[in-house]
Amino acid sequence: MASRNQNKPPHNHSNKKIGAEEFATNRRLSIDVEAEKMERQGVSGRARAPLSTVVNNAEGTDSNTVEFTKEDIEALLIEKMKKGNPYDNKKKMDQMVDLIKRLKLCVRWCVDENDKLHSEVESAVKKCCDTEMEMKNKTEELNDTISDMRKTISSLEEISVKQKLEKSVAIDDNMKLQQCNSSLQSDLKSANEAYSRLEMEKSIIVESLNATRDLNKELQDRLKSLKDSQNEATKHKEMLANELACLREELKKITEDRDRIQGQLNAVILEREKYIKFKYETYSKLDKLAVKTEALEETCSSQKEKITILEQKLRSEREKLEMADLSALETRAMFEEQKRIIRELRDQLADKEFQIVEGEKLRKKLHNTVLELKGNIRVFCRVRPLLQEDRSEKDMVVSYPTSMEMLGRGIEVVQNGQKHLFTFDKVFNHGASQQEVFTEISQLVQSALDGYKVCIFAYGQTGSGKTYTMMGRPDAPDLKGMIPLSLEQIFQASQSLKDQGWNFKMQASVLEIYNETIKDLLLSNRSSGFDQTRAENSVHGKQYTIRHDKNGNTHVLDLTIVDVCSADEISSLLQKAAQIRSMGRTQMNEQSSRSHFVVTLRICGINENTEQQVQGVLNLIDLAGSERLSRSGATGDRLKETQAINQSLSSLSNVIFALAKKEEHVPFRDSKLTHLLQPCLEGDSKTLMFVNISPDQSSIDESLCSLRFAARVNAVKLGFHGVRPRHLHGA
Ligand SMILES: Nc1ncnc2c1ncn2[C@@H]1O[C@H](COP(=O)(O)OP(=O)(O)OP(=O)(O)O)[C@@H](O)[C@H]1O
Repeated sequence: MASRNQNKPPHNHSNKKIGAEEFATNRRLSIDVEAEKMERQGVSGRARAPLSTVVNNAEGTDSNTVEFTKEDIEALLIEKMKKGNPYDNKKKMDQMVDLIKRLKLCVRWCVDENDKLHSEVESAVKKCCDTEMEMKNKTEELNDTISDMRKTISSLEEISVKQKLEKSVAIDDNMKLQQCNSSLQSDLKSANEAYSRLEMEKSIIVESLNATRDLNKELQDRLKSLKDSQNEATKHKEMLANELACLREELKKITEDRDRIQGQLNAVILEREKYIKFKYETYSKLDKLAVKTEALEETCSSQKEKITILEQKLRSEREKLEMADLSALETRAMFEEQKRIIRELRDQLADKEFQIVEGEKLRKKLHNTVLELKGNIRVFCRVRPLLQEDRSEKDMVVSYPTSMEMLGRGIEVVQNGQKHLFTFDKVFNHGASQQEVFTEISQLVQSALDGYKVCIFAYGQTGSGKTYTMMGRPDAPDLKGMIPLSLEQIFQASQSLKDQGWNFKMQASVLEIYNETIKDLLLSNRSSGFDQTRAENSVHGKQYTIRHDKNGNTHVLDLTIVDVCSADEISSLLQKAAQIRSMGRTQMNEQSSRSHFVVTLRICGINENTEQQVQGVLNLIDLAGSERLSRSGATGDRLKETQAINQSLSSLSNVIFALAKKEEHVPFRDSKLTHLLQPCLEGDSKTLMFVNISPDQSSIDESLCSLRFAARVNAVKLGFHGVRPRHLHGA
């Protein structure tokens, strides 16, 4: 509507400028019309004088008072000269002058009237323009107001719609707003009507404008008040919502409190019931207690006396405590003194430890000297006791001289009534225990830890006790032989040397030489098991090559070498190896060993403190039994075995005697055994040979053979030329 009104072309009346002449004509006409009206009504507005009179009077009076009508002017213009004497010029002249005067007057009046009309017209035009401008301004103002109102209404409509959707509480207000909106629209309509009426009539427009303004103002006020009331309502609603939330919270708390109180009340009721029950019980107890109380009161009085005594004691104890505090101070002083002494002792201990290290070095040196003095090949003879099957033999053919020089070193064998006396580094009679034997070799074993090559082997006839001496009885742990005992000692000693900064790495290998063939007895540690080991060794007939490097270390190529960290580890390895070892049955010994059994332990030691390094080797060998072919009764494979064994043993003796004679060529390579033991038999080593003897009559020939061989070996001094142990650094 607003836009339609705004676009509406301005009313013709408002913008139409009336011309001055048209206005004057209209004005005069309107005057004439009014005059005619008045004449018809018989009302004379102004006294009209005859024109002649008017003219006459006009000469001496104010011409402004003279008024002319249309008829007057027309009459004046058509007035003719009065007929009279044509020669009376004077009269004519007077008539003429009079006419001219009247004409002049008329003209003057007309001019004045014209001016008046002009000024009136101008002022009317000006007034009209002003009114028109004012109207225009007011109309624009009204248009703006209407458009504002319309905008306000549309925004109100939007707000109303929003509020309608969002706030159910404001629905009533929205309804009112909508009603208001519709009333506003009707008002607007009426305003529009008024506006159109204003266009029709200016006076009505002004009134309508005022009325519309008032209405507008009123509407704005109402709108404002509506907005305010709406805001207030919103605030009030929010306030109410907050209050509601608070009230809900309070209600929740109150409900919780009520529940809690209810719970407490229930608990109290239960408690009360219990209490009542308890009360009755207590009453009965109370009666009992009353009796007890009397007794206790009596006790109490006696206790009070005791307390008095105890208090006296406490006082005396306190005095003692004070004394003790004093003595504690003294003790502290003593403690400080003791600490100082401990520090001094620690320093001394460090000195002593240093001395121990030095002493250990000296011990090794002296120990080596002692062993060297004893000879680098030493021979111990061990006689086994008579066995069950030997009991038929009448007497033992072995005896031991008891003279001072021979005690523990001599052995006497009687053959055909003839006595044969032998002396060795040590002779163990048939009653000697494993431990006694080991005590004698333990120093030699220790040399391996000191960095020497040590070789201990048992030589003797089949069934003379070699395996017993070297391995012991597998079924009796307290009868361990030299091999397990030596290995245990090595591990124990290496552990105790840790305090001095030594760390040892041990590697073990176990092999057997059977029919001049090396067999790896730890192959099961690499392959899947025992059977496979035997199978691999025998079926494939694997050939192991023996090599000696320039440092005198022996390497059997491709032989299994196992890192060992404890005696338990190596004993389990030994058990496995012993099971795999080739066993043969001969007439001489049911469990005869038909192979040389070689256990090698490589020892590598490093001292963190002194940076010393040692590399020792311990070879422990259970040789196959020597036997005469005629006595063994072996045939076929067994005969071949016996020949091979005897061959290797005789090679061993040949090597030892060649070394003794310092021959240029030493036949180490004649057998696998001598080839393997080459570094241990040459200068840089310590060798111990057990010669095992059977004490029975039937073995006398073999025993004598063994003893003779051992005696010759004992006479040999291998490489005793001050050979030093293999200390890689230091020492
Ligand atoms: N010092 C000893 N004390 C008790 N019994 C012993 C002693 N020495 C050997 N024996 C017993 O004598 C028997 C034969 O010993 P052993 O098997 O050690 O002989 P061997 O020399 O190793 O024989 P082979 O060369 O045929 O293997 C075994 O029953 C063993 O227990």
